[in-house]
Amino acid sequence: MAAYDLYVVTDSEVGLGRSHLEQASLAVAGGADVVQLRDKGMGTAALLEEARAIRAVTEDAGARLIVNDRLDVALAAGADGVHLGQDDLPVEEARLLAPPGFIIGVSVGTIAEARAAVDGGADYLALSPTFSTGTKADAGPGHGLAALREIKSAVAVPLLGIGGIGPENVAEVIAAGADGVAVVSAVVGQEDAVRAARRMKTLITAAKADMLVASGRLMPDPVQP
Ligand SMILES: Cc1ncc(COP(=O)(O)OP(=O)(O)O)c(N)n1
Ligand SMILES: Cc1nc(C(=O)O)sc1CCOP(=O)(O)O
Ligand SMILES: [Mg+2]
Repeated sequence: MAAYDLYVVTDSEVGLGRSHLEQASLAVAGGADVVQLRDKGMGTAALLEEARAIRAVTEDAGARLIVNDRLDVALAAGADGVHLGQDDLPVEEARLLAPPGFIIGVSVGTIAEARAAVDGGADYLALSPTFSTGTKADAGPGHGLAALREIKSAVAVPLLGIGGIGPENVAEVIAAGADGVAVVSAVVGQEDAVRAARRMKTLITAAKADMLVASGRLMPDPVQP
């Protein structure tokens, strides 16, 4: 199954003046598994050009590229997938247009939305938002970790947390059952975005190892004498 551990979303406002391509390059240098190109204001031709440039960078790094909202741009750029919200192109329609293996992610806030998205062909879900965030003005209040646990137990596809997640709370999001976290400010909003991504990745890996130990599927490291 594809790794979604650290999923970095680019943002022209939060990204400290860096282009989407620069943000993507820093994110993968820090170990991001997935980069999402997200821009609400760019024209289609410019977005496609940016997506193609990022495609080269993610491919070199062995990371995946997801384009937000725009299935057409994702397909034209040779991206790995598209991310769709509840008001975007319905996942069933996208699935009909997408080639085999193309990744479709869907934002959900309830178990009903999660089940509908999976039935429609979603490859992964994001609990949107997990905590409140200042990065997306219309995100609304956070659904919290109880909702994350409930949705995780109701579906069989990877579930990500998004919204208000950073080094201070990523471990609890993973411990609640998230397969990964999608972040903006915790990586692209940081002066040293490579270091920030590395730190997030280390925390995610450690939280997943803790869960395996707790479940008895991994032996803890021996204590050194
Ligand atoms: C990984 C991920 N999760 C959620 C979203 C939000 O999607 P949406 O609700 O369609 O809102 P916009 O991002 O389009 O404003 C996302 N982009 N990525
Ligand atoms: C792009 C996006 N979508 C969200 C959703 O809830 O659907 S929250 C969000 C931005 C998340 O930014 P930060 O990591 O800085 O909180
Ligand atoms: Mg959208």
